[in-house]
Parts: sequence; C-alpha cells; structure tokens
Amino acid sequence: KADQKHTKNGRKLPPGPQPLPIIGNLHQLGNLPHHNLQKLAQKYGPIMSLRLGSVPTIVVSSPQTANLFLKTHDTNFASRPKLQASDYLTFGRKGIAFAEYGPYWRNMRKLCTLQLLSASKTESFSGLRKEELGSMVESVKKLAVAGEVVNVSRKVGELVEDIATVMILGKRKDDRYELKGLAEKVLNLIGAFNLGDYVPFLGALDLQGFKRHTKEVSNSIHQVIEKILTEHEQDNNSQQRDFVDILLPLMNQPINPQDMPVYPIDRTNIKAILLDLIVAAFDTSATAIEWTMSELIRHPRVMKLLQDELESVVGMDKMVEEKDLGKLSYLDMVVKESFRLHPVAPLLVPHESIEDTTIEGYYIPKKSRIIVNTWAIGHDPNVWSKNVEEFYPERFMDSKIDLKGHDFELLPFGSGRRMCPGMQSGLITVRLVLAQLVHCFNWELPHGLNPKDIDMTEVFGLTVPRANHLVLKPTYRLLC
Ligand code: HEM
Repeated sequence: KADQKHTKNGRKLPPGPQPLPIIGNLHQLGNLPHHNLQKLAQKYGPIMSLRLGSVPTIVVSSPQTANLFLKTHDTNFASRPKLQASDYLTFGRKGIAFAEYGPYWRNMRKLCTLQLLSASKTESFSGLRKEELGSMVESVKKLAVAGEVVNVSRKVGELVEDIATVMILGKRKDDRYELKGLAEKVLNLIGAFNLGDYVPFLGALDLQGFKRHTKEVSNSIHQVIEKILTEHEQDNNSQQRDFVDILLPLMNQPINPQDMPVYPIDRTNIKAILLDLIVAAFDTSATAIEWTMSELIRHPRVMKLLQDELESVVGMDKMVEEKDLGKLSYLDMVVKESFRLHPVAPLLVPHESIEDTTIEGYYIPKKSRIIVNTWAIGHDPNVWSKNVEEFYPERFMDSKIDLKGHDFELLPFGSGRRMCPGMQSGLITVRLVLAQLVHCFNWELPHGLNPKDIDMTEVFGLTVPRANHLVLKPTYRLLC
C-alpha cells in the first residue's frame, strides 16, 4: 500500500514516509536532520523518497547507493538546487559550489583546481602554515606557563581563518575583517532547510525574515570583498600571489574562448568565487580539528598512541613539519576515524538531478534534491561492525579505505564531479594543526572534569561544528 502511494506519473518512487499537505516531510527533519534522516532511512531503506514542501527529495544512506548516485550516474546528479541564500550571496549562483551543472561551472571548477587549489599551489603556502601555526603554539605556550586554560575551538578557528585569509585574500590578521563570523552565518543560511526554498508562497511572505537576513549578510561580506579587490587593484606588489592576484587579471576575459556562448568573467564572478572559497575554507578544517581534539580527550589511550608516534617520528626536540606528515600513519587513522564519526558536512552539499531516471527500479524525477547522508553511513553497524559508535582508529589499520572519494563508506569530501576541490589543502591543515597541538602539548579538561563528560552536542548547518567551544588546559611537552 505504501508503495502505491509512492508513485508519480504511474512510476514507482523510492519508499518513504507519507508527506503532509503543503510542508511535505519538512517537519520530520528536526534540529539535527542528519540524525532524523538516518532514523527514517532505517525504516524506509537506503534510497528513500521525501517531499520537502513541494520539492521531491531523495535521501541516499548506504555506500552501495552512494556509489550509484555519485559514481555510476554521477553526470545526472551533478547539478545543484537553486537556493534563495546561494542565489543572493553569489549574484545568481556565479560561484562554484552552487552553480548549476554545465559549461560555466565546469570552467570555474577547472580554474579553481588548476590555478588555485592545485598540489603545487597548496604546497606553496607551506611557509605561511608554518609561520601561523608557530605563532599559535607560542601563544598557547604562554597560557600553559601561566597555568591558564585555552579555548581550543576559538584558537583553531582563528588560526585557520588567518591561514585562509592570507591564501585567498592576501590579508594579514592585523586587518582581520570578522570574515569568520560572516562565513559561519553564510553556512547556516545555506545549510538551513529554509521554508522559502520549499514552499514558495511562504517564501514570498518571508515570515522567518530569511531574505532580509541573507541580504544583510550578503551586503556585509561583499563590502569586505569589494574593499580587498580595490586594494589589490591599487597595489599589486605583493610577494606571495594570493587567489585575488590570480583571479583579477582574468576579469573581462572569456573563461574558455572555445565555448559557445562565451562566458566572460566580470567582477561579480570573481566576488562570487571568492565568497565560495572563503566559506568553504574558513570553517571546514577548524570543525574537523575541534571534533578530533574532542575525541582524543575522550580517549586518552588514542591520544597516548598518537603522542608516541610523534615522539618516535619527529622527536621531542622539534616541532612537526609538513614533510613529517607522510610518516604519521596513526595520525592518518585518527583523522579518518574522526571524519567517520563527525563528517564536517554530514549531508554533503545538496545535489540535484538533471533528467528523469530509474535507479534500482525506482523512478527519480528530474530536479529532485539529492541528499547523501554520509553521517548515517559512518554510523551504520552493517558497514563498520557493532563497535560503530566507538572512536577506534585501529579499524583502519589494514584497510585500504582512503578519503579521496573512491570508498563510499567514508565520504567526508564527497565523490565524483562535485567532490571537494580543496581536499588537499584542507587535509594538510587538519593533519598539521592536530599533529602540532598534540606533539607540543599535553591537554586535560579543566576543573577535574572527566573526559567521558565532554559535551559533544552538535549544531546543524551546512557544516556541523560543536555547539559549545572546547576548552582545555595545556602543558608544554617538548624539550626545545
Ligand atoms: C577539512 C576540510 C574540508 C572538508 C571536510 C570539505 C568538504 C566538502 C564537501 C563535503 C563538499 C561537497 C561535495 C559534494 O557536494 O559532493 C565540498 C565542496 C567544495 N569545497 Fe570543500 N571541504 C574542505 C575544505 C575545503 C577548502 C580548504 C576549500 C577551498 C579553499 C574547499 C572548497 C570547496 C568547493 C569550492 C566546493 C564546491 C565544489 C563544487 O560544487 O563543484 N573545501 N567540500
């Protein structure tokens, strides 16, 4: 009977809960949609159909089905839905992350992967990472000597912000623009299941004040970017070529002269790309680091093994360097395990289907929203065995599973055409910062708190950071 209800034009939709009039299944998402969608998928299966307002939505919740959507039929699911927030923020989706699939996105993405986020470009910022991380360690050392506590979430957030600001905009922290706060607001706006995207007539009324809020955030962030563009145009003597230096000369040029129609890049394109990169870079690595630190504190055994590895590979008389990272195999397992339990973007970025298609006998209509619940996959005992809830890095000991989007059990960066182009840059930052924090300091909870009592509450947005900052007490442990 349930199957009969789940039909469209006589074709069988994947199973799913019955939608209500107008809102569909929106009420079933709750505050933590990745958890609630997992519970629904346990009942209805790994390809589940929902209606969010008037939007047909497919939720994918197993490695096998993720493979079908992100690899076998990747081309058909490589578009993005048009969301009010991304539309405002990126001048009608002129960036990368929310551009619809087609020649414009392809060219922008190529530009990013070849010119901004290539391995050699990422490598060229190693001096910057070393310098910023060095001054962060110095400041934590001072707090350690004074016996004070450290707000690890804030410190790491500022560090990642500083690295990304110099890399993307060429700006030093003395003229920080509160971009992190703005980037967080953008992630919340885009990640929120905004009523206006699903029930258009309610969107027009703007009952939640969403449009007004988006416009305010959009204006603030674009003012900052505009100021930085103007400064770059007036002075291009900077030594390190940041992303603005690379993008500005492309202005008023066709992105790919072979294209018909030709897409010239104008100022709005450049601003939209910069906004996407700021938002993608500021929060993701910091969130991954704060979750991993939280798990390490909860699991002193793992912390000790990681410190032992650092001691034997790097030695107690010096800090970690980027060239050491390849030799730190336990660190690698710790990071994978943390991404499994705490994928930074648990539902990836929403995809949209381009054509009607049939998968596993189910009809997937054109313009369906496709949500891949990587959080549910990471917490599935059928994939990871009964100890799925345990933070146990050794599960990756003899496993070939990597983070590059080939293994559908673990997809923190997605997979296929829309996979994260900043993976390399993000992973270096996450591994290096974690290694340094753990190598340079012993960490304990303040006020005699028990590690098992750490609050692990999440807040949902496009990314899912800790609800409360992680505050710890450091002791310096190196000999130098
Ligand atoms: C630990 C750090 C990071 C994580 C976990 C992460 C994760 C992700 C995920 C899950 C997606 C969506 C994939 C999909 O929809 O299938 C994505 C997209 C994207 N990421 Fe990252 N990311 C990280 C760092 C970065 C950095 C540092 C940059 C750039 C500076 C970046 C730039 C982007 C862009 C531009 C997209 C959109 C790609 C497209 O739509 O074609 N990311 N990222």
